[in-house]
Amino acid sequence: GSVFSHVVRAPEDPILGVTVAYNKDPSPVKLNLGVGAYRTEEGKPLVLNVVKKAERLLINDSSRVKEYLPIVGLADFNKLSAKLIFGADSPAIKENRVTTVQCLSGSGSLRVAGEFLAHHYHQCVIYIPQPTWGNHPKVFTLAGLSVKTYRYYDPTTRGLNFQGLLEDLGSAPSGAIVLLHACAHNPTGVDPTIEQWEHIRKLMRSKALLPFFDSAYQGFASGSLDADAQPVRLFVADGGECLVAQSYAKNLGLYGERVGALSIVLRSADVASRVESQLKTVIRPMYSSPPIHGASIVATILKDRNLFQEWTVELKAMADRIIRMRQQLFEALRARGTPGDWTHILKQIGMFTFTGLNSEQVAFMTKEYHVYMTSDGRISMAGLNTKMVPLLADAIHAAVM
Ligand SMILES: Cc1ncc(COP(=O)(O)O)c(CN[C@](O)(C(=O)O)[C@@H](O)C(=O)O)c1O
Repeated sequence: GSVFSHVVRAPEDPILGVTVAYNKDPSPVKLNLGVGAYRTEEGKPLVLNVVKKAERLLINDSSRVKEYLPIVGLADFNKLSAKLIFGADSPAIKENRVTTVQCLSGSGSLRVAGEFLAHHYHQCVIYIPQPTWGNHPKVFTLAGLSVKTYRYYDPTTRGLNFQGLLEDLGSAPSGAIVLLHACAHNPTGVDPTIEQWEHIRKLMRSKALLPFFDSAYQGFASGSLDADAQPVRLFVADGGECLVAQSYAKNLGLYGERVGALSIVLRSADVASRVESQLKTVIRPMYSSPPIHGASIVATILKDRNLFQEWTVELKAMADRIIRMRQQLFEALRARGTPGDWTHILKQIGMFTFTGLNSEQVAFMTKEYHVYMTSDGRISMAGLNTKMVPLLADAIHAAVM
């Protein structure tokens, strides 16, 4: 028999497994609100026009080759990614205090950072929000960090548990790493206000807590790339150090191209260059060097003023469609007289609504209405469209009655 006959079947991923179940459902009417992937009003995936234009430019560039990228990735892409999140006029960039390495989308950036921190940082404990993206604890545990949580969401107000957050960060050991969602918190859709961010920044700097931003939705929270980068820029402006993981999966629709970047802001150019050399020793034995195509698309768009401008218009259109879905769902529930206060659907931002539905209600909605969503009650508003709003509203109404 096989030497692997002892291998047991692993459970499906709580988020990606929803799509597996959805695909298996033979029902002619079904709705996938699981994975955070944008769908159009027709319920179809979207390849941005600006991405198609960039790919045409690349295809027609006869000088293009398929050589290995350096371990740190495409240099243009790295520089442009840093400017996108820190701002074109960032002093940290001007002073060469930022090191950026291209990684395999957001997940890869988080993992490379975790491995680097486990080997080179003195306080190997990372505080992640409660709740957070389901993959966070797994990525950091496997990287060798010990994972703790800080209070973030208040189920009674369906808003931020700001006092709990301050207490938990206030009692964290000095120097601990703190994971922060840069904008559009997943799964709650609840973000601190900029004033609350300033309060968090002061507290963290007073305890030398190391900020580690996860930026997977820049531009999706407000529709503005710059507005959504403000929390990150607030921390960088004080001259302190931080890490930022960037993903282009959502805001450029490059999901399957696996395009992302890890930036670390240091106090000096000398340290930044030594940190980069150690990031290379993490990456080389992990996947050696990153894929060229997606990063070339991003670099082509970010370096061209017209393509960049066109991207901001398409990005705003995606963000606006999601906001319209929030309004339509809220109206549909109100029209049905569905019990409960559903204003959080309007207040939460980014791709997701944290409905407050429990796992039994979710299971009921899937079984009776073929509505697919994660068992924590999160729905991806990006997966909804006008035609399907009544089905979802009927399902929620029946689930709470
Ligand atoms: C906060 C956060 N950070 C990082 C990532 C990684 O994204 P990528 O590696 O593709 O750049 C996601 C994606 N999370 C999902 O949108 C989601 O929560 O549905 C989905 O893509 C996923 O993989 O789960 C995320 O929500």
